[in-house]
Amino acid sequence: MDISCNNIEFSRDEFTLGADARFSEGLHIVTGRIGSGKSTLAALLAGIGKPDKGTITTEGIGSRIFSMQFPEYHLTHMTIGKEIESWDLDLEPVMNTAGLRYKENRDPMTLSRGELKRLHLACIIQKEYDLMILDEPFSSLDCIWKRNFRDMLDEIRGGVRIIFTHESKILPDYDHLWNISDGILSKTE
Ligand SMILES: Nc1ncnc2c1ncn2[C@@H]1O[C@H](COP(=O)(O)OP(=O)(O)OP(=O)(O)O)[C@@H](O)[C@H]1O
Repeated sequence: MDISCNNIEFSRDEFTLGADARFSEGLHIVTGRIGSGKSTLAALLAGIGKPDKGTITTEGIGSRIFSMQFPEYHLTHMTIGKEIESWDLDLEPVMNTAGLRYKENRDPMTLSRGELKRLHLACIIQKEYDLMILDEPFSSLDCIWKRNFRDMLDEIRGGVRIIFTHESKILPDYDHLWNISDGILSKTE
């Protein structure tokens, strides 16, 4: 099971990203400074847009999830309860995990950005995917919730999991560490 960037190049205005990499089963962290191209690579791996050069190929990947940096991009329903149902999940475990008990009738857009991120991550964590691409999963969370979700992500086994983050202090136990610098992705560990 893997996803590979085969000598890809992608340009937007003056920014160009290059990557030649294979993400195998396990947990990969991709770091990089602000504006280094993390979200760009995450979206390309998720199949949103195509590289200008090269290809992105997968092997053995069926189910997949792409979690975008801003959780409101994922909303499809007018209540938290309906939102959770749309993931085909039971309400209670998700609301407990997200710290949002008894809020099933609230409009998710009335949640704070951090609360909404908790809801979104709690839905992802209750499911299993062959390919999980998480763009800045810890953004908008406070220290306690960063640690909580870091620990929950640590417990996931199987599949290809790629976390794009500029956080360096709160990281799950990873198998491979990558960095994007000067528009080039390289493996550092
Ligand atoms: N739609 C766009 N049009 C032109 N340039 C863009 C567009 N989207 C992003 N960029 C540029 O591409 C570069 C990479 O952006 P990207 O969002 O991938 O970085 P990032 O590493 O995810 O940043 P952050 O850590 O702030 O989330 C940046 O210089 C950004 O300004």
